[in-house]
Amino acid sequence: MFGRRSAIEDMAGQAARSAARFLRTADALGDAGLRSPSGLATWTRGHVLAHVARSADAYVWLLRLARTGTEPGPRADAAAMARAVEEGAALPAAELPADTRRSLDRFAGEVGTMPGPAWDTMVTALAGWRHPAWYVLCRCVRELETHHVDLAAGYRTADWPEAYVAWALEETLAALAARGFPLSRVTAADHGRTWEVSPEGPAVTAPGHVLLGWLSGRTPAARVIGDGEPGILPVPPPWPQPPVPGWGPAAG
Ligand SMILES: O=C(O)/C=C/C(=O)CC(=O)C(=O)O
Repeated sequence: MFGRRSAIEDMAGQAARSAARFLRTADALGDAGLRSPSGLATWTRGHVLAHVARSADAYVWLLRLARTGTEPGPRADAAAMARAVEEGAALPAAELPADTRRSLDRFAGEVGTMPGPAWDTMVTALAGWRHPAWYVLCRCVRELETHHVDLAAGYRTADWPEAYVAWALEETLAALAARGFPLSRVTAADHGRTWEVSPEGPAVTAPGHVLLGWLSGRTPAARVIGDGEPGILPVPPPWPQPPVPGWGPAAG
């Protein structure tokens, strides 16, 4: 997908802009805002910020590994990440957005120092699937855009950049087609796109951001128009799925 330098630079630019938007919202939350519920069950907005910060740390770890060929210290596993998110969420309001900014700045710094060939080095996501280092940029944009909506602080799926919706929807529908998710046809008229997903199931239509919001568990199915019985749509699987065809699972 992103073999060439200009495409990598474009995605790095998208990540930088997503980070700036996210931090602008985070900075405005204040203590009460950070302790308030997010759009994710059981998480406050503070948890969302801490999760984004620790995810950025994980991306830095992956890029350093790709750049140097050596693991830059111990890797946080899922349990350590969960503990770190709880600790981060408890930080005072004066510290938590600053902590998130430091992690995203470290990520931007790491992106800026990656030599061209290192972007093609294969790394492994904590979830166990492999991808070239450049795909960390896509994961970072997705993480920021999705969790920005999860802050439930005014940023909506309609605010997602068109370029993000275009590639994330494409990738999501390819993964759903590969697992036989029962949607016959998906139309995002605002993107001028239709996808044939499966031999069976309803055809659905909605703006691209509504479709992506529904498939990623952020938008109610009621906002998607199906051609079958009203209100009956299949339930999307956990999101995101690894990219298809992707680069396969980690060896061993
Ligand atoms: O792959 C890792 O080491 C960790 C990634 C994250 O924690 C962030 C995500 O949830 C993601 O990028 O999917």
